[in-house]
Amino acid sequence: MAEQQSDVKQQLANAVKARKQLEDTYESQFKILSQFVSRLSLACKGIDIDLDNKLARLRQEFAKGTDLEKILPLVESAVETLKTLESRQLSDLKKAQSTLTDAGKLLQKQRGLPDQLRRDLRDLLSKVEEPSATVQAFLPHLTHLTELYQAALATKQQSEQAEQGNTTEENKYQAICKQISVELTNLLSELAFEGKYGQDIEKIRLTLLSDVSIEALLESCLRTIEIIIASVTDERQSAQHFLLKLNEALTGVQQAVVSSLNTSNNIKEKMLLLNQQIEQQITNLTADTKAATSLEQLQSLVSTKLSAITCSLRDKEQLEKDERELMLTTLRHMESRLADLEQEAAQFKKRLAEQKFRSLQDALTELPNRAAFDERFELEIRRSQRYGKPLAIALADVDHFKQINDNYGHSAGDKTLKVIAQALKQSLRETDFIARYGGEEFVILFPETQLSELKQPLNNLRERIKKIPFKFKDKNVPISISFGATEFKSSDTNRAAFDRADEALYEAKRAGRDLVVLKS
Ligand SMILES: Nc1nc2c(ncn2[C@@H]2O[C@H](COP(=O)(O)OP(=O)(O)OP(=O)(O)O)[C@@H](O)[C@H]2O)c(=O)[nH]1
Repeated sequence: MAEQQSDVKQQLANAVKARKQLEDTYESQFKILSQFVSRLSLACKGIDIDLDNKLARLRQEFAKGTDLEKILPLVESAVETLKTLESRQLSDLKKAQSTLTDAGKLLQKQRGLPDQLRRDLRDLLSKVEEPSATVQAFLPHLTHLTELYQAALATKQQSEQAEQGNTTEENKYQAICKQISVELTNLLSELAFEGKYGQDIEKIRLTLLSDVSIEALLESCLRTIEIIIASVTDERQSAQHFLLKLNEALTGVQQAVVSSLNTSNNIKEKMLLLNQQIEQQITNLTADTKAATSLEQLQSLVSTKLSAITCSLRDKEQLEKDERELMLTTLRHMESRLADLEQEAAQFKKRLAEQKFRSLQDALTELPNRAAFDERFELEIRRSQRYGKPLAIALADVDHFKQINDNYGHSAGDKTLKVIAQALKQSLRETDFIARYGGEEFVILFPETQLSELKQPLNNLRERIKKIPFKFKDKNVPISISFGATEFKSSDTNRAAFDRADEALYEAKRAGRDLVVLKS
């Protein structure tokens, strides 16, 4: 019995031990499960708030070591939530796939993508179309697509910047064209040709007044060069013509002198012969009279000899007359040739003088032009420096002149310039100097004048222009003019003084136009 008892005891101890081992194993497995669930729940955290809460509760219960039976409902509830999440994820997956595909295809449609970018995009799209288990699987694709978008955007920006660069280039280009067109217009105003070239020049000038294309500008430049060359050739021909005439006249005179000399020598020889003949006749007469024996013989001898001598004397007289006439004809001929030549030379001189004058005169307004102004400005500066007298300079610019051209045509604009030029000129003193500087801009030099003395006269000029009753297309058009003026300083260069007057003019324009601004 005792043996039996000890056996049972042993079995019990074994059973307890086995149970203990079982419990330990269960406990450790529960611990592992609890840790796993806790880690898994933490890993899932953030996907869904409801799931997060449920998993948090599960973690707590596991941590507390709550019985599995109590935990099971919590697990089931979490499983439900997971199921909902799974179906949501599935739809998200499809959505992500289609969104990525759409975004990729949209990018494919963009023009101007680099070839490599296009190839990468194609690869990416084929990967996106492959079935995927999770939304996360699309993350690398999404990153890749974002990179491709960035690259495409950078390419686009670069091309836009290049385009902007092109526009600034274009603007610069247009500004240069405008400048060339203004310079060419100024040059044309100095080329005051009449006749055949006059019309051509006017045509070019009118072309330049509108917004010219580069082709038209080039054509105008070429045509101007052609006209200059043709007129230089004409001038050379006219100078050659004059020299040829001179040569011709001189040859004529020389020939006349030679022929008159020859004739005169001829006459002299004839005269010598005649003289000898007369002398001989007188000698013969003397000898014959001595030899005469009767009065009748003497009478008939003398009468025959005298008539021969008279005849010779008449011949001599005729010869002398001929000689005088010949001389006179030659002289007259020479005189007329020289008179022709003189006339030709006078015309040639006049043309040269005119050309010199024209090259300093603006054809439209007949005022001195820019070249004349430059010459005069130099001179007045030297004078003012030599005598220590002040010199003032003013720039005048017609306000909104472009509108006159645009609204009433260029010939109305031209007429306006002519009238304003005349009005300005008439209002100035003899000693003042006005020139058309170009376009609708005039420059005036006021010798022996201080800047402070200019305000009133310039305002008078301004008022006078404003009062001119311009009328275009039956409409009264008020026209005003702005002035900018300064005084030449000893430290100034010509350019500096001019630029200061220009700045003053700019200020007058900015301040509303129809104004006089003085800048010391
Ligand atoms: N009819 C005519 N127009 C000219 C002549 N020379 C220049 N122009 C024109 O004068 C105009 C000058 O215009 P802008 O420089 O814009 O100046 P604006 O319209 O007078 O304006 P503000 O000076 O700012 O008041 C341009 O349209 C030129 O084409 C010319 O000899 N005859």
